[in-house]
Amino acid sequence: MKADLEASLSASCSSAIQCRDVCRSYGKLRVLSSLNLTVPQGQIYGLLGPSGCGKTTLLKCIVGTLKISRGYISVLGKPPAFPGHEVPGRMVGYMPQDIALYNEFTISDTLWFFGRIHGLSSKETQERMKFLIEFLDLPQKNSLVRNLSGGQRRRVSLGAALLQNPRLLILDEPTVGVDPVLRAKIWQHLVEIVKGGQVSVIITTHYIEEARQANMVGLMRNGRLLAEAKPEAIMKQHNAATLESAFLQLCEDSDQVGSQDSSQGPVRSNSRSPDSLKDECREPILGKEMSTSSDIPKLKADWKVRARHVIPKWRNIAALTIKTMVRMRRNPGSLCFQFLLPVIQICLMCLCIGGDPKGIKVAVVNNETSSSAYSRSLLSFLDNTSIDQVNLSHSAAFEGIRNGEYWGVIEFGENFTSYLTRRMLQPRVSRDIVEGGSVHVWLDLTNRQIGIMLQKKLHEAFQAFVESKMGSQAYLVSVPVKFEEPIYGSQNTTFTTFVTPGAVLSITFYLAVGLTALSFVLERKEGLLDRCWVAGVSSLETMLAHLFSQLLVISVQITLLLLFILLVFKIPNEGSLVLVICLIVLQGVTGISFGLVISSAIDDEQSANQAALGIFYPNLIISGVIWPVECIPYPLRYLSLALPQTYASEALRCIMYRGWGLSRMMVWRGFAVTLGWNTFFLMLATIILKLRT
Ligand SMILES: Nc1ncnc2c1ncn2[C@@H]1O[C@H](COP(=O)(O)OP(=O)(O)OP(=O)(O)O)[C@@H](O)[C@H]1O
Repeated sequence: MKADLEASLSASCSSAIQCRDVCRSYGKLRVLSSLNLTVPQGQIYGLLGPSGCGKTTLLKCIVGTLKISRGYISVLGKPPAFPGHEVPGRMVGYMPQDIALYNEFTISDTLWFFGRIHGLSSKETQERMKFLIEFLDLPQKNSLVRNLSGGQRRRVSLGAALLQNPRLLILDEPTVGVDPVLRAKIWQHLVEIVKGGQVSVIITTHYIEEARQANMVGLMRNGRLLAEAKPEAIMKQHNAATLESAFLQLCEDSDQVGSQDSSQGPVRSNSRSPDSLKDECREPILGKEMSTSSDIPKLKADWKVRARHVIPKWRNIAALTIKTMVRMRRNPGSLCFQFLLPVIQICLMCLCIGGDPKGIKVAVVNNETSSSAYSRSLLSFLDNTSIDQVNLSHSAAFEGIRNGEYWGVIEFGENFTSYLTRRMLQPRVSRDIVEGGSVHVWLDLTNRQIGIMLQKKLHEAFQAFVESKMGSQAYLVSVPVKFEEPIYGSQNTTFTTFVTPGAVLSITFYLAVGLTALSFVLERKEGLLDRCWVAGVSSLETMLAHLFSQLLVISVQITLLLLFILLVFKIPNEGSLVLVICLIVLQGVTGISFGLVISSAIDDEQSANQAALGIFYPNLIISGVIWPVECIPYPLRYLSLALPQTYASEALRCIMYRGWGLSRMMVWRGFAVTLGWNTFFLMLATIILKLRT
């Protein structure tokens, strides 16, 4: 066993890539089955096989974007993603099958981006760019990727893989959609670069004949390698004039073996029994089985470790942040939308929520005829902007309210003035006089806000009327409850004042969730995240770069939000503006980290949108943003208090309206809960990303 291992290790040093007993499944579908492959150092290896046989999956396992189920892979002497190893990183140039380029980038932006990640100097990048544009026959370097043809994009993608002169080139169908002249040129270039013996290439292609220029070919079928040798040797062995006919023969031979097997059991590797798979994958050199061996404790400890470098590289973070900035600049419409949407939302909220209803129609039945009647005087104190009085007869008024034309009926008896005067002046009056001296009101209370407003306006009108009639004696008929100056807030506080802090936090949170989740899911779907990962960017660096660039967007959003709520809508702020800004920024960061959780767990944008939308309403409703938490029934209230925005909204209200600082529990609790959720979401996203890589 130890001898096997040593032999294998020394072989792995002289070969660029070694795969031993590699198995990989997608769910129940076994794609790679006990696959063995060796790419010699300094040679071109053509990996051939029909569509769906597992070539791309194998390349992804080699670069480390996919984990193998069992077996062992060594790339340039170490497993991919081994700590300190530059695969993924500068040593490998990877051209994935998908185009995997940023559409908003120009050709030059693309090469600068990868140049920064690989740590190339400006001079090096410029020199390489000049060479690649000429060699790959690319259009002007300022051409946008989204305006290029499919073939041109593919060539830019190849250029990005060749940029840093890597020691290992992994090219997944680089010649698809490329004209024969350029195809020949690319092969010629590959032959040139391996000549020195330092660079190795593994290339997949559908054009089997072009692989004759490779030093070595591997013919793959159903997740296994049927043959691996020099192209001439394979043709000679099968007495074939072309590589293609040799491959066909190999397939036929494999089918015959398969049909013989099928008389005894299933043929396809996909449908093999667990036992036969165990046989196939027996004695993996450093796979799961070996990890139990006590012979090689040190190696086990080394090779099993898959952790990538933990300390983030500022170079990569800067490259990714610049990338986001360039993409934003190229998408001014989207940038304006990001900046203006929160402002539009908060403006609509301040304008439409919490104000007094206007122009509410109320039927007035006044049975007094005199122009000096108290009823007329009292009605004159009713707020005309809110209440639209319509004088009607008793029957017409009630018919109108029943038909939904009026929100209320106000009726005065014919002796209202005299009865009210007696009621005001005499200490003891009969029930009839009290009844006749009262304003009778019937309301349509299907709309609570309008009902409450009518009641309030009637009370205010009556108070004003009493003061006008009784002057300094008015206190005699006032309600014996006196509301003094409020300790916090003002007498004129509207519902808008209550809602605004929570709304600001919610808007910041949800925009950050949506933008983060969408951008990551799309980047993953287009293969951009994988490509950056292979170039040496870690998940942590990707997250930090997104956080920094998103913080810039959030800063502009918050500045605009605060300008509008404080200066335009005159929402009061008695406390520290610094605390207000800090809390809103932290909520934005919570949104970003929650967006990261969604994007790390979900692969397509539709599901990501559904997840973000799915939590929007429940969270808004039970976070106490639009209605006080105190109204929520108890078991649900505990859930409400645990949510990211409940205590944060309360803290923001305390800062803005009570002028409180961090020494108050209600304020620091909001910050603590927000920070707690930030940490939790970031850890969760990191764990999910690690598990899914
Ligand atoms: N993410 C995935 N989830 C489930 N199945 C997948 C996934 N990716 C690939 N497969 C399946 O794995 C098999 C091998 O796919 P792979 O892309 O490796 O083939 P390929 O040889 O590269 O094909 P082609 O030459 O057409 O690109 C296919 O049956 C494919 O449907």
